[in-house]
Amino acid sequence: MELSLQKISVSLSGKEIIKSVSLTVENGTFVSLLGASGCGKSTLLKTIAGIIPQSGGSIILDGKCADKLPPYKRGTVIVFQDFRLFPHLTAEENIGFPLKMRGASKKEYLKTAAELLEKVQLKGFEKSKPHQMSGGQIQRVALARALAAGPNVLLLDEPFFSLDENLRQDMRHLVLRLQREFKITTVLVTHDWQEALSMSDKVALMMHGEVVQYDTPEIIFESPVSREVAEYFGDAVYVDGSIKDHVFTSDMITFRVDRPDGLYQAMFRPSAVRIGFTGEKNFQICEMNYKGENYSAVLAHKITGNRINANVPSPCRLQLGDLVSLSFDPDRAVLFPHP
Ligand SMILES: Nc1ncnc2c1ncn2[C@@H]1O[C@H](COP(=O)(O)OP(=O)(O)OP(=O)(O)O)[C@@H](O)[C@H]1O
Repeated sequence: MELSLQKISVSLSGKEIIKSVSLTVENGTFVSLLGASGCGKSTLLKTIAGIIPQSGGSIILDGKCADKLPPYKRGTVIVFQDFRLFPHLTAEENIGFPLKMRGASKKEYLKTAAELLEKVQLKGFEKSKPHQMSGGQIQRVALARALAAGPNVLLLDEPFFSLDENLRQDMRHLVLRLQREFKITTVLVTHDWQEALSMSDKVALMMHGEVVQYDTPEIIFESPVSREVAEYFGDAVYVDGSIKDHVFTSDMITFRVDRPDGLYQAMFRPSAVRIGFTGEKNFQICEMNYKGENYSAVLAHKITGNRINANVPSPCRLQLGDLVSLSFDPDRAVLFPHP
């Protein structure tokens, strides 16, 4: 089902928390609402579900206005960070609960619960109660219960937050596999940009209650609309310069570019910065942090002290204090007008 938000605003306790957010989640796609703590992600998710009323704008589900529909009539299901299973019910009873509420017989809902338990790799846990299961298993039951409800739109509120990294990775794979199998329109709230990039068809980056960019993972990472957006997606190096007659010139790099004349900053990701051993060795290695596949290095300019991050493939023969030259991949430059 397609979900469309049209100029949604939300005020809580007299304060505007969501400011005229518009975005469309196409049928069967996976979209992340990404942003720092307090930017309004959960509020927007709860507004889509109908738990929090909007103060302006419209929510359109499958082409029809859903503004007046109560939560249970929207076909949306929300999975919360704390999962909210019924503690006195077994896994199969928890999963079957939404079907029982709709009048399914015990035989019917237990059959569906058994099928879903298998899908979330929990066969054999039918009779377990939440206190007898691990955090990861509880999360799988919560996901199965959400799927049992047959949602048109699945809303996930930081569901991986409390898990350790390995489990988190397993759950991401499982959620994506099921989302694709059931072709459910899904909205994930997360503050983890790598999670958002790796899981989503599109990412909506939120800041201060607004969506500042809504694009595919590749575009939002490679072509951020502002420095603010770029900074959300990890380390970057900024080189001040100017463009004249289609040439960007700075004290570190010169390249041709199709932009109007003016003062600019060229942004490079650490992977676009190359360390060399020939030419002018103007940079000194002052930090090397081992990351497995590579080292994350910090280099300081000999004279200005300006610091630059770069990735160095592992294994490497560089040591702290070594002097090196730097070059930048001009094809990976992102230009922002100088602030
Ligand atoms: N009931 C409420 N009354 C007043 N302000 C609220 C209420 N609920 C949330 N807020 C405020 O709205 C803002 C957005 O909160 P929200 O929970 O949507 O943020 P978030 O981006 O999901 O953050 P987090 O990642 O920490 O969960 C915060 O500043 C919060 O303090």
